[in-house]
Amino acid sequence: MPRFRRGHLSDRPHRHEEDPFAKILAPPTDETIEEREKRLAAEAEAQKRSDAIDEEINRQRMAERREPKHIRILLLGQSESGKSTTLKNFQLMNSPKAFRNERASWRAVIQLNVVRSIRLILNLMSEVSASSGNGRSTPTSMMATSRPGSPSADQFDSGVVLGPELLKLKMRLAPLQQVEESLLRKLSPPGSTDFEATHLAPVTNLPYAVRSGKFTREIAVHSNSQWKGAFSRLMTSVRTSIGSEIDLTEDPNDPGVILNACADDMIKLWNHPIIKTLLLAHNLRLEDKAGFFLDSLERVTSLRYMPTDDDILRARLKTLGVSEHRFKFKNTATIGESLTLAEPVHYEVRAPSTSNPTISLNVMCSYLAAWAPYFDNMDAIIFLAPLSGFDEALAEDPNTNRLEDSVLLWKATISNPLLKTAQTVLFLNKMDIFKAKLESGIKFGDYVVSYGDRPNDPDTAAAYLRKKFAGIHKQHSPIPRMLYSHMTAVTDVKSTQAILTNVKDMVLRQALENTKLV
Ligand SMILES: Nc1nc2c(ncn2[C@@H]2O[C@H](COP(=O)(O)OP(=O)(O)OP(=O)(O)O)[C@@H](O)[C@H]2O)c(=O)[nH]1
Ligand SMILES: [Mg+2]
Repeated sequence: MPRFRRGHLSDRPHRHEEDPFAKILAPPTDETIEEREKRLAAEAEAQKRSDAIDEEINRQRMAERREPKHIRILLLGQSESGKSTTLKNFQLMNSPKAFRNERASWRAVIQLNVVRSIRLILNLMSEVSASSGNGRSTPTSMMATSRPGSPSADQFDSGVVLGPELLKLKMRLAPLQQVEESLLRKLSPPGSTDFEATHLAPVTNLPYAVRSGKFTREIAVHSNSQWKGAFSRLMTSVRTSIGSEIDLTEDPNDPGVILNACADDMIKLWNHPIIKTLLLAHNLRLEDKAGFFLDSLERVTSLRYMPTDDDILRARLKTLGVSEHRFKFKNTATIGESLTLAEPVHYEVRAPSTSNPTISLNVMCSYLAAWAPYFDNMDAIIFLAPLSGFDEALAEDPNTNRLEDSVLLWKATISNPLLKTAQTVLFLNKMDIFKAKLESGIKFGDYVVSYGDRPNDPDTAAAYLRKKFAGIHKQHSPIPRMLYSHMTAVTDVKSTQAILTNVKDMVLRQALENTKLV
């Protein structure tokens, strides 16, 4: 409430300097003592009312600050960086019941992952057969060595013998194509053209290998598609029969039945020494690939198989489109809060790469601009950079190194003005695979030339990369801001949940600080 100077106009030296309201508000010049007392009492009453209103406004402001805070986090990173897996961790932490109710849906995805891994081997065998004149060469040439310095795949293949046992296994596993088709039909929305059983990821993870590109597509679901709905009948029957011996295999056409019948052959194939040698010679570490379940074949192909939490986190299903997920957090001491995770998928926004990284980056930025509505008003970004990609090429572009692509995407994200106020959290992800690769003898410095001949140990190499990512953050952030970085393996529930809790608390604390500053 405005307060005005009061008094007789005649008391003031300069009329033009006077408050324009003063004349209106000034008490009458002939005011009696009684009238003056009445007026003062009315003024005191008005002041009391004004103070009460001010108090109420303050009270409301304080209440707003105590209200549940809604925070928004954006998950970013190249394809296969671990965005969906991070999201699954959030689901497991905050809606474990809903997460577990979806087990049956993930069963089909895992079956598909198994079929895909086996088909990679079968395809490789076909290539070997083709290059060695249908396997008629001599067995002595099976002395394969590994990795850089080893004979090239062609040299190796020219002498390989698959032998009758492997050829028979290959033939017996032919029905897997049918299994894949029927699983894809189950997973794909009606009318979708995204799913073709003949499309597999590249057969090799040899960087920049010149492969024929015939198996370049991966099975994907659009984030909007209700793929889990296809399993609702099964889920209902699973839920209602907890504790009873449910037979998931009444349907003889269930892909699970055929997979189960093929289990022994798949196990034999995967454990066959010639196959192991062949994979090694092709630098094909299937165990590092997404959706690897070949070491658990007996379990995941059993007729009553139901995925564990770990299995669900390891299952691979590519996401397309943007999805938003809302969680309410429990167990917070002073505040309840909720969080929205948006998960745009960069595979779609990435421009076709060019040999010139600057052009590629510019185009990428303009694609990112198209996604602005999803980027606006985010409290934080969790950016996932899978370090294990240092010796791999992108599935969609065999000429681009995965790690280099991550660095470019990081730079574009950090410099994006729409995201400049978002707190930045960096997950240097897939540390478990990164470690396994270096420990298996793959030389980090062979792929990241600037690393030179520093020690080839995972800690030193990861610390080097962390410093590089931090440098880009410092240099390209439109305004100075903190970077919170973590070395992660988001398939590991325990360590990931601890990190995510820290991240959530940090983002929330910062968001509250910002509210106080407003
Ligand atoms: N071993 C290991 N596997 C991981 C890790 N993070 C993710 N994965 C696996 O890598 C695969 C890809 O992860 P996703 O979470 O599907 O990747 P995404 O970023 O959502 O990929 P798009 O949907 O294609 O954009 C999945 O099979 C995960 O289980 C990790 O830290 N270690
Ligand atoms: Mg995904």
